[in-house]
Amino acid sequence: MSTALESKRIFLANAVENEKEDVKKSIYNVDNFNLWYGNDQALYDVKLAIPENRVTAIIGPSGCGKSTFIKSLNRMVELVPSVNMSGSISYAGQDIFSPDYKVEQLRTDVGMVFQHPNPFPKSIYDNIAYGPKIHGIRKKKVLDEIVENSLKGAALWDEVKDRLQENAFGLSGGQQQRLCIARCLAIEPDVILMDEPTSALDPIATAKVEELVQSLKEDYSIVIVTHNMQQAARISDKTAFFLNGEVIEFENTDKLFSNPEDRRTEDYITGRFG
Ligand SMILES: Nc1ncnc2c1ncn2[C@@H]1O[C@H](COP(=O)(O)OP(=O)(O)OP(=O)(O)O)[C@@H](O)[C@H]1O
Repeated sequence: MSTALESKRIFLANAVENEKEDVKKSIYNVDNFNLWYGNDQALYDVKLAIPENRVTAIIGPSGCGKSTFIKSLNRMVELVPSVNMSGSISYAGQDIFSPDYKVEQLRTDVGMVFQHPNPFPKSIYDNIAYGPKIHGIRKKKVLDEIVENSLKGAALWDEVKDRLQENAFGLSGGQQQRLCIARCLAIEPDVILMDEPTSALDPIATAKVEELVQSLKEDYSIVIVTHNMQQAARISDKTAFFLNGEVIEFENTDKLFSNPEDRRTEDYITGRFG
């Protein structure tokens, strides 16, 4: 076989292998997903494969559908009565909108952290133990372990271990956000959705959450909506750029920020609009 033919064969074989890897490692597959609030369409033909154990960032200007998209991944968007959807979102190989799909399971597998920290008006300990208790865990020793491991997982244990019975509202904003992440970890999710989790935090608290996100991806798949492009570039592996409800580009983060394919992505990341 000629050298050129041989290289082409190897190239094609690698491409097939890479494609298989991509399919195998996607935790979510979103296909031709459309969403309307009443008559207003907010998402258009969204197609994305969200990789497992990676950080996927969703960026784009205000109103482009980032929050709508992330809330579709755990079906929270259905809480808005006027919502209609078409297309499919499969999670771990199952269509989450199929009539026999159990949304309760999705809520256990997929945790969510919001823009503003929202601890319960309870002690630090009870904030974490709440979810496991709802899932029927009663033994104090087991709950103690979950609380400790979750707080360690969220890099908060050392700061709060001597004040677990104090009210969570006494924590700083950044600590409260890490508490919310710990609360998420306590129900042992596979995926953590984060909707602008650092936008209400100062730079030091933001840096801690970013560091935490990086360490969590070893065990969790993370999808993070962010307005902050530097943040997306720092912490994510893949980035999706949304504009007017469409995915304009979905790429490895390095590539999207250094060599975007689409002119609109380039205009956005270089600050020409947004
Ligand atoms: N509950 C709702 N009812 C009606 N329309 C809504 C609702 N929530 C969002 N929308 C509309 O859907 C579109 C997308 O909004 P969405 O909040 O998803 O955008 P976003 O990119 O997250 O914006 P931002 O960055 O400002 O948070 C907007 O036009 C918005 O007005």
